[in-house]
Amino acid sequence: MKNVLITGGDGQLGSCFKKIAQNYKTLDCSFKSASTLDICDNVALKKVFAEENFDWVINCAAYTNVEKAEAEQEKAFKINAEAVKNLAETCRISGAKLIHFSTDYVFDGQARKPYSETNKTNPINVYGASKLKGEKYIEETLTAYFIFRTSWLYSEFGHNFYKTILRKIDEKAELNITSSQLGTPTNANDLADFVLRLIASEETKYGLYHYSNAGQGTWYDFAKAILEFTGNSEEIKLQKSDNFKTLAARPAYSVLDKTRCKKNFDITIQNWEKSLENLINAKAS
Ligand SMILES: NC(=O)C1=CN([C@@H]2O[C@H](COP(=O)(O)OP(=O)(O)OC[C@H]3O[C@@H](n4cnc5c(N)ncnc54)[C@H](OP(=O)(O)O)[C@@H]3O)[C@@H](O)[C@H]2O)C=CC1
Ligand SMILES: Cc1cn([C@H]2C[C@H](O)[C@@H](COP(=O)(O)OP(=O)(O)O[C@H]3O[C@@H](C)C(=O)[C@@H](O)[C@H]3O)O2)c(=O)[nH]c1=O
Repeated sequence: MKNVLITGGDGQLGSCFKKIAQNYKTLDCSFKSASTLDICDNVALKKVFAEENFDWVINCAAYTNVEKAEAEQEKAFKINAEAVKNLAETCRISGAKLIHFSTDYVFDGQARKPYSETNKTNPINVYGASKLKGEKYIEETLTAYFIFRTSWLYSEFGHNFYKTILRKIDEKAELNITSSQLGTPTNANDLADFVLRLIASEETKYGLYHYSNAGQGTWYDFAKAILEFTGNSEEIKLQKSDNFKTLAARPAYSVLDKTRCKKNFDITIQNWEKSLENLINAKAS
């Protein structure tokens, strides 16, 4: 049995881990929410590690509001960088291996081919900058870690673009969706399953990796696919909007190159549209 601590357990990705961990009988997962373990509270962190020996820590705790981060820079860096540094340090002292998630928003979006792990980072918003700093702290502190940069996570849990569109469909609202960002929607359930499989197989090819679903699309394409797979294309009006106003700048291009992940872990990655269709069909059945 391996002991696994999962922080941010009530968030979107944490909830996917909670659902999928039931399929992994060799993993004993202990879920902590923001209220049961604040990762900024070093005393609380030390207490949890003193009570139990963890083989792995999966950090799903994060500040993820891209818009609000522009005004709450200090808070974003506290959670996404300084707390991550302390968490990494606590892992180092206790001998636990750390799994952490970062984002496609560490890039500036000027590329025109998928970003690999060795491409230059240059975040253009506060959230991306805070996540990049968190990555750096882990790399400086630990050798036994995995950082997975992922993109455009969605699922049946928490707040995400997919659920926003479902809500707007319910309200029969007109959709005006930007087509000025190209990236890859990623089913958070696929990511959680991939990570638990790695842990269960005692994977040791540590380091920084890119993981998203396969293929690419714009947010407009994502919304269009949601309408199609839920059977709402006729009823709901969808328009491309190239000047959707946001507070935070977002990379115009942020497709991730998954070659390193596929080679090192011998996995096939599902196409984003297929994975979306599966999620919608599973919900309907
Ligand atoms: N969502 C996305 O599209 C993407 C996410 N990522 C990364 O994936 C990871 C998971 O994201 P996701 O699940 O979608 O995000 P969520 O915002 O859904 O979940 C984050 C969780 O962390 C909790 N949290 C916030 N502050 C603290 C704290 N100080 N201590 C403990 N818990 C805290 C939040 O609680 P509360 O809600 O109460 O604040 C929330 O439950 C993050 O690292 C994120 O940066 C990467 C790329 C894309
Ligand atoms: C709701 C809505 C959004 N948009 C635009 C705004 C934005 O450019 C894009 C996506 O909007 P959202 O605010 O849902 O997504 P955003 O907060 O940009 O999502 C990001 O979250 C962080 C946590 C990540 O790490 C990223 O990978 C990415 O998933 O769609 C529209 O054009 N129309 C709409 O009705």
